[in-house]
Amino acid sequence: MNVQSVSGFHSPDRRRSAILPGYMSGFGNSFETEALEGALPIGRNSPQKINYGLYAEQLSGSPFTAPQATNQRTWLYRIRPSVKHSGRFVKVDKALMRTAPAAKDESDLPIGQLRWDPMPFPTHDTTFVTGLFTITTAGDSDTQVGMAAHVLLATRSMDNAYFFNADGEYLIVAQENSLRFRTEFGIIDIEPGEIAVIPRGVIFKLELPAGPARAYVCENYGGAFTLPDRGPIGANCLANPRDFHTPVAAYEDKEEPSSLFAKWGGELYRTEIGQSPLDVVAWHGNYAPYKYDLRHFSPVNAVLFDHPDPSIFTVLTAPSETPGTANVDFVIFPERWAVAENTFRPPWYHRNLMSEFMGLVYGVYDAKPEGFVPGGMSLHNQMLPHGPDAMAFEHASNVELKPVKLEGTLAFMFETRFPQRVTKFAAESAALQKDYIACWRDLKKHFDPNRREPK
Ligand SMILES: O=C(O)Cc1cc(O)ccc1O
Ligand SMILES: [Fe+2]
Repeated sequence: MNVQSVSGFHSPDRRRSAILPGYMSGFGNSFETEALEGALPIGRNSPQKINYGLYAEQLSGSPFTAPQATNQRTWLYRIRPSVKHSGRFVKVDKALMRTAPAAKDESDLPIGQLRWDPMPFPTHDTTFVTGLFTITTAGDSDTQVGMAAHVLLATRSMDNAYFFNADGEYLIVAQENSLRFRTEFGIIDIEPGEIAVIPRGVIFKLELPAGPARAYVCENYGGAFTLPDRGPIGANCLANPRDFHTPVAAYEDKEEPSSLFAKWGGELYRTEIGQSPLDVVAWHGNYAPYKYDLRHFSPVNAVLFDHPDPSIFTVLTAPSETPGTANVDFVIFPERWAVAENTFRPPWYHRNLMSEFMGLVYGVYDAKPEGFVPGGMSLHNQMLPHGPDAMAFEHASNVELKPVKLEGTLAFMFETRFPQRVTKFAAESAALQKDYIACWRDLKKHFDPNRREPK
């Protein structure tokens, strides 16, 4: 069990100021930042010459013509344009990284509710590039729909090695140890309880300041993650825009032989370059990586009776063309009070059109007090029934309904409209629990046509 599972392991209150040095606050803002004074052209994007001899380059994260609300692009002012950080690509071994629909026929594991124990760290060196172990894929990356769920088991920092993904955006949920992403845009540090989002195309490398790190990774092939509409909830609570943080510009001026890896069309490629591609001295725009501390999420829930749909806990949503039908929703089950009266408080038994991949960052998940452990994963695929295990049902049906604080817990779900296909690696992993469905075996028949509950 991880140290992070200790209750109250980390409180965001320990920060002395709301202002986070090295980051800019806000979600989807048009940011501007420069590591050297005067590096950003004033009031224009492409002057004939740029201070410090920088090159201007646009990175488009949406079609040029996307509507205002979804139009994303950034102007980068860099030591060399990206074409100089590129050369002849060669295809390289993609290890256990898979892309939809590749996993579709990889395994003949029968359908069913699945759960994995935490996968052990590999005994060989792994980086972000070689340490992404794909568990499920959904949809089709070529048509820009669906997602993949990976577990990242990284044992070594990337050294003069860099990476970008053209297929999808990464949402990284730190689970064990901290992660440092050195990106073109600046440096993002996250620890368990925090997430980072790296949009597609952004070049970065992962360093491990505290040793081997485990993270859950959602690769989103669809429209970029954004904040969900709040409807009647109004302007506050859930994930508040001010709590998202985008790094200020930071650059490397490093002339050393380096490798740039690219994930493109489900394959992995490498090209050799003579310098660091993290050479952006200044940038402005609204297409940029960011991080978010999940402990700043302000949960809204039923305060009298019943258990609402888990969509109340949506942190970020990647929409599809169909309103309300997400390509992926990122939903969390954070620390909160349970107060509902005359209510079965854990998740209800259910079957869902959407498919649910879950992970546990720390603590205990109320529907599965045993067997779902920090670092583990579960998959409740499209229309496959699930809900509390027998122990959780008995407890929740009989316990006195006082207000209870679910403390020191953080679970999450990647919920997609597409069925999730299990990779051969995940299907054959020793971490796959052999008899997960046994957790429901002891659910008793309570039916009695003469039994009525007291009012
Ligand atoms: O299945 C799960 O554990 C996730 C979940 C939680 C919840 O409170 C309601 C529905 C749901 O799918
Ligand atoms: Fe569910």
